[in-house]
Amino acid sequence: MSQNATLTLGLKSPAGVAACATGLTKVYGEGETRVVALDSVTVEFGRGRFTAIMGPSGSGKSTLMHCMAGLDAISEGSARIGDTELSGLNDRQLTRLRREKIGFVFQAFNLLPTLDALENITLPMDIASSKPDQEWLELIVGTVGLSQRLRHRPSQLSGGQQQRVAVARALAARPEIVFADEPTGNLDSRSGAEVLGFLRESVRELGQTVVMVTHDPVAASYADRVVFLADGRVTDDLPAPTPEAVLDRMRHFDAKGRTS
Ligand SMILES: Nc1ncnc2c1ncn2[C@@H]1O[C@H](COP(=O)(O)OP(=O)(O)OP(=O)(O)O)[C@@H](O)[C@H]1O
Repeated sequence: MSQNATLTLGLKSPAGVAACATGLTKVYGEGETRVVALDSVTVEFGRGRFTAIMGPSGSGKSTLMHCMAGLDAISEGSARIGDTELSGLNDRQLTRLRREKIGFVFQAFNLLPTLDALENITLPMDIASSKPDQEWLELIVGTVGLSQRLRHRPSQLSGGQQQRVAVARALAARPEIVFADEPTGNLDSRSGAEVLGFLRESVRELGQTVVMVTHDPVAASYADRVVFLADGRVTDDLPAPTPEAVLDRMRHFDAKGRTS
């Protein structure tokens, strides 16, 4: 990207916290079916940073993401996106916050089959009757390498290309934060690497903030930092992760799990 584009679009990432949880607790059910999915989690997600969330199955990764994104009500504590406290918002305000401040990427690409790639990318903004910033949109489309595929429908695109459309859609409204839940879970390793590369680039080049849930140590190594959860608690925090370092931490937890 040229320095001019960077200056025009103000892409230098502002320092600070894009989202944070404080004493965040989430309890499902009651009585015998009571499950404490999150047990007083306190964590910050830095603005302009790429954070991976890892942990064993059932450790609370998706619940944390859903609570942080206002998709699930919290039981106790606080969840903030920027300066906005989620627990104080009603459904309409939450919908608006998600539309304006949060981008989502899921394992399933969730594209509409009758729309072409560009229409899928701009759909959330069309629904919100907001106009996409054309310059930003072109930058996103160029960054995810879709310029030649914009008039293709999902069925005419590979899985990796479809997920890139989903990444572009998540970034199109220039959200405060992007939450990605196992974004490479349905992709072969090469397509997965492409998608991770674009998420990485959206952070490094475009100053976006990404929080990604993953089981894959290689995927996690694209992040700036890995937060580990176990039994609904933050158990570790690894900066500048390599696949080996992530695997090592995972082995450590497995060993602890077996002995405790
Ligand atoms: N809607 C729900 N109702 C009841 N219990 C739930 C609900 N959603 C999640 N749980 C429970 O909360 C705990 C955390 O689940 P969560 O899906 O957040 O874990 P996870 O780390 O994302 O797991 P996975 O890696 O398998 O997706 C689990 O014990 C799960 O069974």
